[in-house]
This record gives sequence, structure tokens and C-alpha cells, in this order.
Amino acid sequence: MDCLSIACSAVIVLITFVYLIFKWKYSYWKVRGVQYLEPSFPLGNIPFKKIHFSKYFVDAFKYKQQTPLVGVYLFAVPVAVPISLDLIQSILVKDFSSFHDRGAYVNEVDDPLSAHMFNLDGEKWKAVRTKLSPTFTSGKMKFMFSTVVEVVERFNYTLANLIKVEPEVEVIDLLERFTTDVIGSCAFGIECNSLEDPNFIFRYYGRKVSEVSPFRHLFVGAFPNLARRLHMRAVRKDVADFFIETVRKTIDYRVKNHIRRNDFMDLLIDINKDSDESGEGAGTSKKLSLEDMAAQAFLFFVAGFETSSATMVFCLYELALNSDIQEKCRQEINGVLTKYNGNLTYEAIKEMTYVDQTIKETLRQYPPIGFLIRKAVRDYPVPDTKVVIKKGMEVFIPLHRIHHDPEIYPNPEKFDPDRFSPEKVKNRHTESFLAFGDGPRHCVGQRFAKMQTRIGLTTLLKNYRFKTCEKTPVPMVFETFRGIISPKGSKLFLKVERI
Ligand code: HEM
Repeated sequence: MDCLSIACSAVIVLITFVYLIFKWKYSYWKVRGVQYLEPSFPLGNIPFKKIHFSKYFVDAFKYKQQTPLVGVYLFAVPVAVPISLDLIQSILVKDFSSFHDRGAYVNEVDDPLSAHMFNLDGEKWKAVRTKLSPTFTSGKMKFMFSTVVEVVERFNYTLANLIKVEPEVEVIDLLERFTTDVIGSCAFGIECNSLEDPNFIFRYYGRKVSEVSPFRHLFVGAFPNLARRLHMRAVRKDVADFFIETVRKTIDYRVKNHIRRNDFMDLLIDINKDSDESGEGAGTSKKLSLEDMAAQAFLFFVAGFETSSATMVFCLYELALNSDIQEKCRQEINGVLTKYNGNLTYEAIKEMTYVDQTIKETLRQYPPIGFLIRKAVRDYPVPDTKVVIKKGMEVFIPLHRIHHDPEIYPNPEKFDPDRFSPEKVKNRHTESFLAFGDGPRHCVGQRFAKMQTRIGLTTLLKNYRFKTCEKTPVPMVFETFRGIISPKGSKLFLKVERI
């Protein structure tokens, strides 16, 4: 036999071996008597066809009346998909102590920025969450309010100039520039100006963050130990270097010049003042390394700019399609602002309840993050069944599908902010709206996100009218390989008229 024949035979034997192992793994749910979705080699239940990640495993809901949980496979790894809201509540809230981890990919050695709050687990997550939660108290939000308003004024100016030249505006880039500047200012204390300069360095690296292949994300998520052995990164090296260097320079500058802005960077500096190297001194905790601090700042940047801009983009899209709802929002905004002598204040924004309902309806229909993820840290017997979610198993909570369940939200594709009137909300299960997650690991930046979204939308709707144009996709078509929900091609054009 020549070398080529030997190599071909070896490949065939290897593929057959892997195939048989996968086949054996695919019996996991059947053996345990759990309803499951039929997997295909080698992706398991990851669909071959191009659909957005949010829509994976929707077929699980055909078993809704029969079981609280359905089994699926990510490649060959069994994953539990709970479909009953009571079980979801138990996992996220009541029995959180069994599900406090996400099991996301962390590789502190090769990829230091991966060690951020969203990815961390166990005691390390708890320590970081406890230290950083004070950034988002309502007091801190009031303090940052004026910074966001300053950015929105620049935003208003940029848009006014833009539409003088071209009234059909690509709103994704514009809104991402707005949220980049907000987070840059509030989290890093840096005067970002991506609104004036679309190639500003923060915007440049913001765009680079999502330039990691989705396959790499799936791979490191499904096989974290192998990925660590292969020294794989989830964050690009140039992006990591930029953020670590920015955080180092900002902290050095502030400490040397005694500058305080009462923002996220100050909090990071304060945390380390009260800490020591070991964390063993009385009343002290372990110091965060430069990389730890950069990882948290990086997360706030990544978690903050794309989720909030996507919310504003889809809200404007729906308002362009539903001019009556747009007018109702505008009337509320003008009414409240008149009461506050035209000033956009923290209190004024809180009074705009219909605008708030409109944002919630946007988050229902277009939740930026389509799944919540938890990992069982001990064996968990599913209440009222014989099923056990085994220690180490990942649990995917399909929130996008829940938000589109016709039994919870009749006619779910219709955009209707009245679904979020206080009476209607009161009559629904608390887990029927999960855009910010729930339980102790819910979105820590929720208050901030709501604040910047409300400020952005209020200013836009007060000053401009939004309409669809020829380039607007109706119905919406989504980008497939992206973690955060986005229109196809990551572009959305709307016609914008000055009022
Ligand atoms: C509309 C905007 C936003 C949406 C829809 C959103 C949504 C979410 C969701 C669904 C989670 C997972 C929650 C869970 O697993 O239960 C999450 C986690 C998180 N979000 Fe947000 N988010 C938004 C904006 C922000 C902003 C502005 C920040 C920070 C400035 C932020 C910081 C975080 C962090 C740090 C976590 C991880 C929390 C933890 O694991 O303890 N998010 N977000």
C-alpha cells in the first residue's frame, strides 16, 4: 500500500470512529426517556440552514404540553432546553444556587479579556459582581445622566447635518456611534467623538470585537478544555491590546492627576485602594490585576454599545412602520417636556411611560440576546418529573421563542406597546419577558441601558420623523451568523425628516 492509500484509510477510519462516538452520544436523551430533537451528524441540532441563532431549537416547543424540558445537542454535547416558565423561574431564581454558572469560555492565560463578569463563574463571578454592581445604582445613573445628554446633543447635531445632504440614513452605524460615545464617556471617562469622526479609534475597535468567526465562538463554548489546550482566543489580540492599554493609561492619568468623574473607572480605582495583593488582610479583598480591570471595562463596552443601539434601531424601524404609535410617543414626549420647561431631566424621562412600553415591546419582539445560558453546578432533579439535569450540563433558555409564543403574546409579530400596560404585565408570568434575563445573574447594566435608550429615543422622536424608504426591508430580514440580533448586512436605511 502506498502512502496516499494509508493516509486515506486512516482518515476514513478516523471519520468512522468520530461518527460512531457521535451516534453513541446522540442516545443520551433517549436513554433517559426525555423528549428530544433528532440530531444530525456532526452539528447535532445546530441548523444547517441559515437562520439567526435566536431561532435555534424552536421545534422544542411542539412538546410544550408534554414536558417542562427538551433535550438537544450542540455538536455531540447534550444541552437541556427548558420550555416551561415555572421551570425557567426555578433555574434562574429559586434554585439559582444550582445554576449560578454560565460555563462560558474563560482563558486568562492566552485571552485575558475573556475573564469578564459575563463569562466568569463561581466565587470569582460573585466577587466581581459584588464589587461592580455599585456602578449601576440609581444615584450613579443620575450622576451619569448629564454626560449622556451631552452626547445626545452632539448626536442631534450630527444627524441634523447628515440629513441636509441625504435624508435616507443608515441608522445602525449612526446609533452604534452614539452608544460607543456614551459608553466611552461613562465607562472609560474618555471624550469619544465617533459621532463626528466615524473612524475614531474606539469605534474602530468596537467594530473589530464582532469580527470573530461564529464557528470559533461555538467551538470554544462546546469544547472549552480543548480550546484552552489549543491556546484559542475568543477576543482578537489587537482588540485586547487596545483595551488593556487604554485602561492602563486612563487609570495612571487619573491617579497621577487626582481626577475623579464618579464613573466606572473611578470605581475600579477605588476597589483596588481597599484591596491587597492576597485578599487575606482584615476587611480587604484581593486586588484586581490590570487585565482583570481591563476585562470588566471591555465587557461594559461590548455589552453596552451593541445591545442598546440594536434596541434603538429596531424601535425606530417599528415606529417607521407604525406612524400612529410614533405620533403617540412624540405627543407624550412633548407633553412631559413642556411640564419640565423643555429640559430633558432624569425625572422627565421616568414620566414617559408610553415610550417605556414601546421600548419594552421592541425588546420583546427583537431581544438583542436570544438565549440565556446557565450551567448546572450540581445534579438537579427537575421538579415533578424523573428527569435530572446532570452536574456540568449547559441549559439554554430560549427567550426569543418565549417572547414570540402566541399563547403568551397573541399575534406575536404585531408591534403593540399596549402589551406592556401595567394591567397586562400583572396578568402574565414573570418569566414571559426575559430581555434582561432574571435572577442574581440578570443584566447588571439594565438601568444604564434603559437610561441611554430612553434619552436617545426621546431626542430623536422630538426632533425627527422616521419613515420607511425603498431601501428599508419589509418584512425584516435578519443577519444569520451574529450573536446579537441585527438586520441583514448590518445595515438599515430609514427616511429621516426634521420636525
Ligand atoms: C438593551 C440593552 C441590553 C440588553 C437587552 C441586555 C441584555 C442582557 C442579558 C439578556 C444578559 C444575560 C442575563 C442572564 O443571563 O440572566 C445580560 C448580562 C449582562 N449585561 Fe446586559 N444588556 C443590555 C445592556 C447592557 C449594558 C448597557 C451593560 C453595561 C454597561 C450591560 C452589562 C451586562 C453584564 C456585565 C452582564 C453579565 C451579568 C452577570 O453575568 O452577572 N448590559 N445583559
